[in-house]
Amino acid sequence: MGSKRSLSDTKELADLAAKHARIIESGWTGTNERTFIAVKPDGVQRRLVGEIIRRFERKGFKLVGMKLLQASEEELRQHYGDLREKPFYSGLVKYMSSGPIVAMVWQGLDVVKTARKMLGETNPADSLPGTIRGDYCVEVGRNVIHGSDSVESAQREISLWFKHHELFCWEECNEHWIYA
Ligand SMILES: Nc1ncnc2c1ncn2[C@@H]1O[C@@H]2COP(=O)(O)O[C@H]2[C@H]1O
Repeated sequence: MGSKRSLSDTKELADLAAKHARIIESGWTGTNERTFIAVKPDGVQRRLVGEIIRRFERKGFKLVGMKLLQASEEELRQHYGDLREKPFYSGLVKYMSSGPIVAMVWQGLDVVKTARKMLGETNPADSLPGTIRGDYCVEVGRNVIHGSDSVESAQREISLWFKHHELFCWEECNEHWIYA
């Protein structure tokens, strides 16, 4: 009874599958570009999760994945592999594994570059007011949020922190008010 599908349901499912296949083939470019954002342990402790999500939602980006997790040192060594020679590396791994983080994937046109602007500079002292780091933190070693620095890093980081089935393709009802 409940399992019966009408012809239009079947067509809708086929259209959706074709759309997702096109998006995946396109390599997440254009309005489907994706970036990895993490609210760091200090951001979670300081109750900044809601404010950060609010900023990305209000901007017009789409949340396609999110989870609260406590990262292991091993996962963080993979994530920050290119910084392993830096003097702050072991402190960074300890800080990042010291409490829960909120890992997210946001989608939208030029989201990698725009998210970096919304975050501000790595060092909060160089971040303008109005940016997340400019408004909510003071020291580089406690800079509350991470965002991928390039499309390639975003792809690597998303696949490190998220499994396929944890990411969603969903249709926004107000998309035509965000994109012309
Ligand atoms: N000079 C520094 N001292 C301590 N931590 C740093 C320094 N420079 C960069 N970091 C950290 O290294 C991180 C690398 O990318 P993030 O955007 O996560 O934010 C950065 C900071 O948390």
